[in-house]
Amino acid sequence: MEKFIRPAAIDGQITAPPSKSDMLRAVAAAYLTHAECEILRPSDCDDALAALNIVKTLGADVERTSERIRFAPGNRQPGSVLDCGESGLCIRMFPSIAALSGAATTLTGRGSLLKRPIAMIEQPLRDLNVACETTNGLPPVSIRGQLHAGITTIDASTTSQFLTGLLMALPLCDGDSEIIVTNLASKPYIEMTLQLLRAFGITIEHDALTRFRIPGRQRYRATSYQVEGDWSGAAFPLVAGAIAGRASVANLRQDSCQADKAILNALRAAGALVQIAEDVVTVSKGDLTAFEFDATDCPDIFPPLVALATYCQGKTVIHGAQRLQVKESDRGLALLQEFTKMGGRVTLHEKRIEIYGNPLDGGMVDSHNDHRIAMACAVAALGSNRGVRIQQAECVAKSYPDFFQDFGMLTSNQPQFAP
Ligand SMILES: O=C(O)C1=C[C@@H](OP(=O)(O)O)[C@@H](O)[C@H](O)C1
Ligand SMILES: C=C(OP(=O)(O)O)C(=O)O
Repeated sequence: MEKFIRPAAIDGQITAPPSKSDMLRAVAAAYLTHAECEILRPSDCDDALAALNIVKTLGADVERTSERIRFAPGNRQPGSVLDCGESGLCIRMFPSIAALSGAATTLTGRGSLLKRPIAMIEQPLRDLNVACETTNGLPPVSIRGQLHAGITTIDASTTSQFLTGLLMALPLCDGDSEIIVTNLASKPYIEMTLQLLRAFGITIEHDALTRFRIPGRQRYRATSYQVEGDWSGAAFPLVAGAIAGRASVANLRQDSCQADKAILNALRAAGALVQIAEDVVTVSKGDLTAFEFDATDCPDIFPPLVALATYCQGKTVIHGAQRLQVKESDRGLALLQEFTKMGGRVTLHEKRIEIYGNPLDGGMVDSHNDHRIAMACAVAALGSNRGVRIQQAECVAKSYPDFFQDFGMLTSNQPQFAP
């Protein structure tokens, strides 16, 4: 699918979609509860559908309406293959969870997922009694043997997602466990996991996210869990407000521990006007100037930050670019290539991206089948001269299926953008 985004001013309010990260954790927790529970305001993004299919295969009965999903214990479906689609979180979180049953299982996926590293799960799972084989460090991955309580060390410099899976599974083992974690990246995602576990009655102690003590023999408490609005998806319309007029996004919790709430700090640093009234955030255009920002712990907002920086006068520096190579695309390179096509000035360094504020002409770009690249290009297009045609735009469904409808609501009836 191709999408053409014309230059336009924006003014309007939309509602943030449900958080993909919160939803996937909630689906895993609902499965692990082994009792009736429900998820309210569920996401229907592609990664959420992959997670739901996985727990159905593992034995959950799932009944869905648009407002809620009910879970009840069911029977494990025949077959031992879990299809993770393109979800990094699914393929790194579910091996520990699937290993609770002891049944031999293969986890696989599609597209970009088959090129994303998974070797980091092998040794820790072996330490915990699970034989684990990846395909030269990539998916598919096969596991055999039941997860046992124990002690292990993980290097979490590539991803925090495997740690999330261990933290969810180990409380159900027969004894106490300890995980020593080195080089943890994306730290707030682990805070998010711990917050969700607390909501399901699970207790874990830790020393500043470096050593986790996990009491065994715990039980998930049946609960009715409401998925938070998504700060990661909301970052795009909020940046659009800063570039092209005004955008309000509702359903954003101010007490959220989502990593990408940090978009507010960047918007303020750039000089955008940010107003908050309960769960509604409004961002309006200001005199935008270059800023410096460390996105090591919130890698998913690199794409909207690059769109923002393009409209800031001077040189913006965003640190943490080493985290971008193993996402849905090689995101640093994809941002460099696609923003250059639109007339932007971006340079990519080993650990940072530099962006020089520069009017965009527009043109044709490719999403690299990466939802966040497609959404960043759509936002950047608002201030361009000619508009931007985005190829493979359907990939937004990975996290934000209604993105283009919401975007249309912000731009409808608005005049042509006048930079
Ligand atoms: O736990 C999560 O929900 C996520 C963690 C982050 O991944 P890494 O820990 O691999 O950085 C993030 O990029 C991803 O989109 C979602
Ligand atoms: C990297 C992402 O997700 P995941 O790693 O779960 O595929 C993302 O949503 O940007």
